[in-house]
Amino acid sequence: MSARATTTWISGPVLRAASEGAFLLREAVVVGDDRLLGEVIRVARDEITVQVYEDTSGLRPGDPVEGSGRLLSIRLGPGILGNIFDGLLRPIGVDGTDGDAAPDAAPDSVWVRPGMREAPAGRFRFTPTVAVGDRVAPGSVLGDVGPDGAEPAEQGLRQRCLVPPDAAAGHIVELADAGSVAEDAAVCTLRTDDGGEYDVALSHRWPVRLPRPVAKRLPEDEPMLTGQRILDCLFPIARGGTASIPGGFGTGKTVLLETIAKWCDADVIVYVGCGERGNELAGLLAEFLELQDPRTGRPLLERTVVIANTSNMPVAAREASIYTGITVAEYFRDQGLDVALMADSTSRWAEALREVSGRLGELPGEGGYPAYLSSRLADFYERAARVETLAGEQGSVSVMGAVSPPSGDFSEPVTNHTRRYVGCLWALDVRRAQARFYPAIHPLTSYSNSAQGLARWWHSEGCTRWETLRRRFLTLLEDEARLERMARIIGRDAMPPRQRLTLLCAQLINQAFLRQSAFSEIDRYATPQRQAVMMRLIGSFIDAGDKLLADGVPPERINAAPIFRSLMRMGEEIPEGDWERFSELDRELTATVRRLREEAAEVDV
Ligand SMILES: Nc1ncnc2c1ncn2[C@@H]1O[C@H](COP(=O)(O)OP(=O)(O)OP(=O)(O)O)[C@@H](O)[C@H]1O
Repeated sequence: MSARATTTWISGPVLRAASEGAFLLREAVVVGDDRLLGEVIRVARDEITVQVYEDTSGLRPGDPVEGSGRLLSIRLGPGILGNIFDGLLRPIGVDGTDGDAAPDAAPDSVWVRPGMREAPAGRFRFTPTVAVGDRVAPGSVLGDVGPDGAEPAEQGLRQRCLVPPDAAAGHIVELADAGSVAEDAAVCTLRTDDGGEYDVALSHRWPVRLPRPVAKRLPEDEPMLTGQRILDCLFPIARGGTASIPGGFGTGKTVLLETIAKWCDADVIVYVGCGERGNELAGLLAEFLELQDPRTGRPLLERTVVIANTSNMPVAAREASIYTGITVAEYFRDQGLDVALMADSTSRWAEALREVSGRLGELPGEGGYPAYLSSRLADFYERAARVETLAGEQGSVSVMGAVSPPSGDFSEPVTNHTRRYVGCLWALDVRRAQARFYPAIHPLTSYSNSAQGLARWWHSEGCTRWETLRRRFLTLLEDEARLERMARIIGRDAMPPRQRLTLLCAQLINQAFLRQSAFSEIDRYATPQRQAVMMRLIGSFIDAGDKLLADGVPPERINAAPIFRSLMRMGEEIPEGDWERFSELDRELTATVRRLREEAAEVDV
């Protein structure tokens, strides 16, 4: 029988209750007549403290609390993909219809109803890839799963049915034939070595705060391509890597995360909207409904899971949402897929942590956040990895989290602690954003620890100078910052030609390569081939500049040549796949260099 308790004290999303029976720490409970969902966050001898994931208005002392006997967990199954949930994976309709909205409904608001439960089980087509008598282990693949009734050509992403990772190994004694099954109905019965039997369905439950097991972690030597040049070429993230995007108000965190969600080369996108404004999220959903996946031509939402906890939703569910998000991501990873998780914004998540901690009367640490802020951030980011799954396949979860430091102060606790656990820092700069230079990632305050490990991948793609050019670009940008300071004092014209050439090259790198509007039809996304061609052309320009300078050509003559303008505009003007126009630019550059050298030689004579 499940344990019971009686509410004695309520403060916002937190309540205390006198317990009759043993509750587990982190056990899921239901509270009051509306059966609001909660989680036990503290256990004493005869009292429990519960964090409630819904609006607690109307609860009163004396209301019953009922234990479930299991840790707070979510149901993971094929029905998750293409849907929108709250922080505990309860479906939410984009128009308040409790998850049943027509797919083309105008998403102008997001709602959660009290006492809401998980999504009803859908039907899917199951095709077994094992046979009766086979021995299977935890995490083994039992079969493929696709939409019910769809032709194979229309099936979109292939999902898998897995033996739950926490189940026992055994032999298959019964197996469903290929066909339509309900998500929660048994498709397979297993007999374990001790003679017990259990059923496996397309879906299974998993506790949100517990990382799912893997066979082993793999090195991060494959890039997760974002289509954004400043990221892929200067500050790349590996599959299974982590990145933090700190940025002051309005510097472009949301637009950057959404752009990555739309164009990155992951199989599944998990987008956690954490405490953002409701209409911002509604706008994102509307866009996802319309957008086509560039790789498959199918709706982008079909391979996306949105977990939405807008600023008007209960604060405690926001605290759980990032763990729910990463558990969903791990579930798809375990099917051998590459998953990208975006969390916007982890600062709003940390605020939820602070609010609950305050209600508990815990001693506040730095910035009023609880002392365990750092370890909670570590718990989250540590779950990103490229792995060999229990079934022996490869999958990954890459995590990108926005941070909104108050007043853009990067020394505040959330930004500071996050920095310790991430491999990439994509720091957004207020001044760049004010100049409408997007993405406003500052090349001197950002970094990536994965760049070295990814050079081999770029070599294998034919971009053998990737590492050299990357370093060259970064050095020029560093020199630019120093020279700009000097130029402000003595004026640009008074600077020696070498320094003026450095400023010219840095201008080209910034404007032609790093600047990339998320709203440009042609340039919002760049394939690695297009990035590599552009990188090489700019590299050739820099080399040519050095030679011309040695021949006495002043930087202003190079600047005035039409090729400079053409290079500056190539991102906006040359679309994907038009390699001939890039080759033309290359030829034009060679011709320009020849002409300028000849002119310089004539002047010398
Ligand atoms: N990559 C980009 N390309 C073009 N425009 C951009 C880009 N990034 C941001 N912008 C512009 O900047 C505006 C603000 O961006 P965004 O809403 O992403 O900022 P934010 O940092 O998430 O803001 P907040 O602090 O309010 O959450 C956008 O509406 C857009 O006009």
